[in-house]
Amino acid sequence: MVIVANQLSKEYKIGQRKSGIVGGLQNIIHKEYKIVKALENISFEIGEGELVGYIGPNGAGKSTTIKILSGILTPDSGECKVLGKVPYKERINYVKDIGVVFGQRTQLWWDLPVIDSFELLKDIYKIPKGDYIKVKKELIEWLNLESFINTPVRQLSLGQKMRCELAASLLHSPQVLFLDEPTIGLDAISKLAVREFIKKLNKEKGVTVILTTHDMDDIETLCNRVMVIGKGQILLDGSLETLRNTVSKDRRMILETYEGTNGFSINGATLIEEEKNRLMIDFNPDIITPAELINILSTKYKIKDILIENTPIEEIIAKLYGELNI
Ligand SMILES: Nc1ncnc2c1ncn2[C@@H]1O[C@H](COP(=O)(O)OP(=O)(O)OP(=O)(O)O)[C@@H](O)[C@H]1O
Repeated sequence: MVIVANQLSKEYKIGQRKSGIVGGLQNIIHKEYKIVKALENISFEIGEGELVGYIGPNGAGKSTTIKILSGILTPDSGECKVLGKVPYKERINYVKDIGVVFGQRTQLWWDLPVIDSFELLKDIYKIPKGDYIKVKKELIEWLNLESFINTPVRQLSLGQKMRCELAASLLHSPQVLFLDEPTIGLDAISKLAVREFIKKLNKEKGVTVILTTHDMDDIETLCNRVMVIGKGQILLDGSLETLRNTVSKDRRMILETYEGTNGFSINGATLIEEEKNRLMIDFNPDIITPAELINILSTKYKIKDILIENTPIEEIIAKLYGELNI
């Protein structure tokens, strides 16, 4: 196993401030604290070459996990090993093995041209010259950085900056990559470019990736495995299919008709939305097959078009968070 987390726990102690003059004095004399349990005994294992999505609502503990795995934070209890090393105990040695990207922070020098940041990282990571030239060329190509490689980072768009962040985190050819919300705030085209790159990196270089995100399209396009965290605990760990089936086996049919409709009652099928000539229907294939449903509907309506799809992943996740009460 490349990553092993065993019973990791982490609490934060937050100072509570009272307002007003009396409160201000009380703050000095007797400060009160609130304890936030960010992680409670979480355990998981990730094998070589896996691309795992790590999802959960705001404040669930995702970033705290990534910070522990990347050696930035030390857990209060439990242990983890990445590539056989304990991240927070062997930090200097360890950073050479991993790449980290935090979507809302930068590892690039803001005022310098991108290429200068790369050169500095080459020295920091002590990358041999030959390796650096080869890897840099490949990353510039894969991420299409050529046209702005000499531009200062502060002048880049969010999408261009994220592509540079990804390159910067991989110049030393790490075998494990931690991505904390790499598509946050990006436009649709940049998101696609970032996703394509992550996919290629994982497939062609075998890099093991953990990806936290709130964008379910990231998960759907990239991850075979998803871990769901809520209130500091891992609540589900499996394929996207398992996750779908946990919530509901329903599939969705969009039906367009030539003339108006007025509802229906069919066992195993539920009308979700009805507009003039368009019906959105969820159905359980264990109760009624798509062919049976189409058969019944075609006796009721003059059908123009039919589309059958999975329930959108956003809806599945929203339902899942609701059911898990997180
Ligand atoms: N430095 C800190 N000091 C105090 N509390 C913190 C700190 N960092 C995180 N927390 C708290 O710990 C809990 C878990 O936070 P964490 O950032 O790990 O969640 P997350 O799943 O990454 O959330 P998000 O999706 O909003 O980024 C939250 O309640 C958060 O407020």
